[in-house]
Amino acid sequence: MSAPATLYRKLVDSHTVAQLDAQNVLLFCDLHLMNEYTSPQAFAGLQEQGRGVAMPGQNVATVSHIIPTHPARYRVIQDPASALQASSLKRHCQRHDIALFDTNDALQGIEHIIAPEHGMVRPGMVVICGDSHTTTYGALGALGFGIGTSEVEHVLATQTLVYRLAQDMRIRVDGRLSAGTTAKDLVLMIISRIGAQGARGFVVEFCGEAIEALSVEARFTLCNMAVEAGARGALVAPDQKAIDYVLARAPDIDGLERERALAHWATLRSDECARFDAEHCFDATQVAPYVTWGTSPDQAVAIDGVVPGAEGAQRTSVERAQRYTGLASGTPLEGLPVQHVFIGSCTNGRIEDLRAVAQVVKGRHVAPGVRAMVVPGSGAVRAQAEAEGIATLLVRAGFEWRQPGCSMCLAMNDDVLAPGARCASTTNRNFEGRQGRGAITHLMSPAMAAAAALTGRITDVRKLEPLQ
Ligand SMILES: CC(C)[C@H](C(=O)O)[C@@H](O)C(=O)O
Ligand code: SF4
Repeated sequence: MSAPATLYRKLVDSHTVAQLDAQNVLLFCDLHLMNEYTSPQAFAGLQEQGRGVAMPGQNVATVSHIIPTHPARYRVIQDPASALQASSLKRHCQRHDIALFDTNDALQGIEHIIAPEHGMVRPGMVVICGDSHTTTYGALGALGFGIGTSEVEHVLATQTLVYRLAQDMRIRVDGRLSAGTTAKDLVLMIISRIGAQGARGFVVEFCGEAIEALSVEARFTLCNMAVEAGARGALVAPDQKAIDYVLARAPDIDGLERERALAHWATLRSDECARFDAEHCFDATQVAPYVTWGTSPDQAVAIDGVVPGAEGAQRTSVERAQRYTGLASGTPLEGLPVQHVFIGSCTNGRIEDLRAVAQVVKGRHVAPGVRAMVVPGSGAVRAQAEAEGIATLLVRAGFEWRQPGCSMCLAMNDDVLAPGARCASTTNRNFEGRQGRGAITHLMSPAMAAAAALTGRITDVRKLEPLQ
């Protein structure tokens, strides 16, 4: 019998083509996703060397980061440099026979939303992309991680990657999240406790009652943000929920193939006595809505908390963050005025997120002076929200209803905030200038962002006055 193994090691071992040395393996990648931002240079490198794409069918591309999100059906990329990125992605995909969700494709969207949505990501896979939030796919028991541009080139040419092994971390979350709290609050709390480098060098497996109780979409949010604690990957062992999610989107898995897949997926869990290099435990019943106050995702507190004091080892970074966000030690987060609200991104731009927003907004209106924008994660999410009446509800309430894309998550298109503007955002990074030079980002859940839009202040969604 082989030694007990973690799920992570099982995934690595089943994809190892060759052991290069004690630390590195040559890893086979089942699925390689690309965007217009990090792949054109890789294609150019390939072309220079006269190399082709080894397995075009295992590569998929989308235009996501620089795309305009104005409501107009037909989208034209005005910025010349961005237009060139999109057109060169298209040319390379055509040339190498790679599927592309192009600018005006009805199903275009953020890579981390569209790949699972179309059943491309399955338990047991290795999925890579020139984008750090590729950790998202761990929600389905697939090992996802971001790679650099030179690696993108290597993957295109060989469908393999030189991979440095990570260590194993387990994060167990007992109990259940209480009403008004979500996977976003949980992950913000975890990051605030273990730090932005707390999982550096590790692949994190999440387990426990709270994780089992999460929907698959909520697990995407959790695994998406694990990278903000420095994790090199995040995993949740695939259960019936994950399997049902995949089977509903992958009609090609049927008959004998289905039997085979189910048998394989049943093995995708850490063995009973598997050894983890580090472990953490949290209690979901203690999770409150969380909000960031600073310029790193770990600078977060519960909604009834205050901006912490600048002391000890963190002093310089706390002081710097306080200067940037204009918040002194002791300032309560609750009640802080915001001028902008952004709902979207690969963290919280899925249909369940928009349903949560609609539930809070129903019967209410965006506060005067607040600009609130909803950018669905994909064309499919947008269509679904329209079919469910969510779009109409939000527009009537005063929200802007946009076309899909990364948008104000990192402001690489023209959705950019003015200096000094304060934004309640459902995204994953609150770095300086992320949403516009001098703009201030407060990360939170979709329900909390909705509440901020309605009151014009950072608000505990659990305390919103009931409607008469
Ligand atoms: C542009 C891309 C390389 C980047 C990433 O790797 O994550 C972006 O998606 C982000 O969220 O900051
Ligand atoms: S939505 Fe934001 S975090 Fe996600 S891929 Fe786009 S820019 Fe990166």
